[in-house]
Amino acid sequence: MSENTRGCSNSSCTKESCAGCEHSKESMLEQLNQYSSIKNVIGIVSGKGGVGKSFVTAMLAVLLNRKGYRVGILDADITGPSIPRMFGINGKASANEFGLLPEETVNNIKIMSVNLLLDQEDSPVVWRGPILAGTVKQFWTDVVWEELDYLFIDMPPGTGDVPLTVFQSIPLDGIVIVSSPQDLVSMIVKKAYNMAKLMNIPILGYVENMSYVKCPDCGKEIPIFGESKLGEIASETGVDILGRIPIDPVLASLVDKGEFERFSCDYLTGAAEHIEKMYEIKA
Ligand SMILES: Nc1ncnc2c1ncn2[C@@H]1O[C@H](COP(=O)(O)OP(=O)(O)OP(=O)(O)O)[C@@H](O)[C@H]1O
Repeated sequence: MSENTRGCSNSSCTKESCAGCEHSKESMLEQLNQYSSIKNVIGIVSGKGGVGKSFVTAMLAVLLNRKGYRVGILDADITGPSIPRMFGINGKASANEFGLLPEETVNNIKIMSVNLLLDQEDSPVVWRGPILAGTVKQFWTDVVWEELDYLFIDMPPGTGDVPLTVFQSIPLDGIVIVSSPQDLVSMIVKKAYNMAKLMNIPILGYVENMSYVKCPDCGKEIPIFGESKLGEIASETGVDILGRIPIDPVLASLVDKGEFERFSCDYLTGAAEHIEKMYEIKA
């Protein structure tokens, strides 16, 4: 296959596939909007949908915002966007001559999501893969984020075409992999791990969501999805576990009310500190 047909712009590249190729990583990166400057870009990834990726994205964004950093969330989960709802945002994004303007939460976290562009938030996004990926790219190239210390990207679930394009188009400083304790998910965690390795993207750590439920009467922790396998995967892959989150009805209700910023738990305090240290190293 010639370089041109597979879209690699590096003339010295002879590789058959763009996956994991350093040449392609450089050549396929999109330019950030010229009125934006972002110090750290962190992707929140899961091998499959429904494990709480958006939940973890929102929690980390709020924790870093509380530490005084300028934070944004790019909702790249185009077909299942839930970020605006969690923060009670249901207005429409506006635009000016410099690009699309993100909406802001009560505490000034900037948010861009396809739901801010749809006429109705319950309209389905029935788009083909390249359009989905193109929309995510536009959230990077056309949104006026201005100055951010952290941009968290709620990645599309899975390891298919859309997440692959996002990995190749946006210069991620690191990813956090979210999982839940089921066996099936553990196998899928490794898919996410292997994809990040293939793409040479640093893995900051794992977060396990829905780890247990706390009995409201006796406080006992009940592992309703079974015992976690994440410890084994963590030592096998040499990646840290950054935190574990139980199923918490208080958090679920804050999500439903669009008041997620008001949570007061400390399940991911250690994870936020880890990410903050990364920032100190880069600053
Ligand atoms: N630890 C938790 N406690 C209570 N509710 C939770 C928890 N984690 C997730 N939820 C709820 O479960 C639902 C699914 O979570 P979320 O949208 O974050 O999953 P997701 O992995 O982003 O899904 P998808 O990839 O399909 O978009 C949401 O309503 C969320 O509020």
